Amino acid sequence: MVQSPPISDTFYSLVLIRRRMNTLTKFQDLGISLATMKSLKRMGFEEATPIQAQTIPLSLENKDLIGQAQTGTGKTAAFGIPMIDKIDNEKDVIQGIVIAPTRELAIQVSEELYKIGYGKRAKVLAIYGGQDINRQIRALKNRPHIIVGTPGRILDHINRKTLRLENVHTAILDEADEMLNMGFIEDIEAILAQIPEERQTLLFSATMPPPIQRMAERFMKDPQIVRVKTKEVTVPLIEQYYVEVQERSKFDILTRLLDIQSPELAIIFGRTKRRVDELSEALNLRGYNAEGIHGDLSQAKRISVLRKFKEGSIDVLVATDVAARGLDISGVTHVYNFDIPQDPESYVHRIGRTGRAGKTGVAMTFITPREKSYLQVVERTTKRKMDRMKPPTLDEALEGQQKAVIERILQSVESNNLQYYKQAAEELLEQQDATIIVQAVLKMLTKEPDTTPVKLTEEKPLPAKRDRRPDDRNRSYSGGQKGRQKAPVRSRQSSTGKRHNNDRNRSNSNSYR
Ligand SMILES: Nc1ncnc2c1ncn2[C@@H]1O[C@H](COP(=O)(O)OP(=O)(O)OP(=O)(O)O)[C@@H](O)[C@H]1O
Ligand SMILES: [Mg+2]
Repeated sequence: MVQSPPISDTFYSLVLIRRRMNTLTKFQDLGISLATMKSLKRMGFEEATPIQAQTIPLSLENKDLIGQAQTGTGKTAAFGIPMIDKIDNEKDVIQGIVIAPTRELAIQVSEELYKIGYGKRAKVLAIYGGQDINRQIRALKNRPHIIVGTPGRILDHINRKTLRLENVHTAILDEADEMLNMGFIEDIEAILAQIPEERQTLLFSATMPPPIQRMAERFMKDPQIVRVKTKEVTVPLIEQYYVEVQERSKFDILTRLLDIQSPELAIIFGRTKRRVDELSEALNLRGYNAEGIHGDLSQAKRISVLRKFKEGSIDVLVATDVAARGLDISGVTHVYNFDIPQDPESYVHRIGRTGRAGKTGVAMTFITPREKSYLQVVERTTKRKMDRMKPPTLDEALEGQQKAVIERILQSVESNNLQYYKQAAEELLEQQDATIIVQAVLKMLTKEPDTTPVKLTEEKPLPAKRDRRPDDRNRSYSGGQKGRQKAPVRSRQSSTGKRHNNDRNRSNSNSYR
């Protein structure tokens, strides 16, 4: 290879931008059928994202593929479009299967595939644990073309002989590394053994730690590796900060940050299920509208929590890594890593819940003094430094809340439909000085920092990280330490508190100004 002369970073980014602009790819240039084009148009997809542009033509040629691209860049459609396009809808047999690590992801992927398959009238069915199996058996009798499922439930159906995969030509492993982490490798092997060998196998993720390569060797034929070359593993539109905190002050700092940053929708990651339960309960106690999601909740509960979050009737979702993998919820503005994740891949996936499909986002990571080595590991992986943010003070939190209230008042002034309140306002102004009245209104509307005591069991810091170098110099990031810590099993659902009225539930209402 010819050694190219060193070029400056700015020049390099310019080249990248130009290249990206030149490669804006229209879907019709990728060899997709008119029927599928119709669906894409209906979905509002105009141009293919880079991972779609690069993998769809290969996939249409039936090549086995490993696709890696940043979070939120459209990997689902990258595998979904060609799979759907190859469906023969005259044949009422299962022709494509997607295996995903969690129920929520299976549902989400099946919904996206359903939309892509609209033009072709492809029938898509999600099958996952926790849902009544008889209902699924009846749905399977309806002869879907594509199945999206979690490994355990797919195997269950295979063993019951309610699912036959002998006509499948495309098998997709979404979030394969997570399925490895969760110990699904044997299940996946057993499922793939039921699918004809001439099949096409595709594997997609935002991160590709080394064990994935081994998995690929085992299940795939001469796979083409498509990595969307970007300077960074994480999406540049996500601002990344870290805050140094003591374990015991984490919760107060979190609530201050929430008050200052007023996220529209936020996801807070905790390390264990117990942590998620305690955090969501504590947040509700302090007047935030939060709910938790993790693997011990019933499937119906998990789906209802996610639905509420998507609709905005709760604005803080507290989650474990697994529960949030791959989830595509538009409008998540902030991600808080209450506990730093154990491996750098998790960090990438966690913060990737924001900054999706070209939007911006903010990621905040709490680091306790003994976990500082993890910060470096993450930064080395993402090839990006996080900015340090000082823990905000109570006064700053109050100021943040006041600003938010002033913003709301100004919006209300602009909305210009205040006629009904005019007389009362004039009467009030006769009785009192205008400044005092505004002060009172501000005080009533401002959610003053709440110090209601809460109970949070302290997490032990992660074991000091050995300074591991990437074992493969060509890799764009280092392999993470695998094997997730098993969380203590406890299933307690958090209460569904609405955001409390500002003046109630406050223990220190007189301690300011
Ligand atoms: N070509 C496109 N044009 C516009 N929007 C798109 C396009 N492709 C995908 N999207 C939208 O972008 C969002 C993110 O897509 P998707 O969930 O597939 O990301 P992902 O790469 O799988 O992310 P993750 O690594 O987190 O799983 C979705 O809402 C999807 O509908
Ligand atoms: Mg995905």
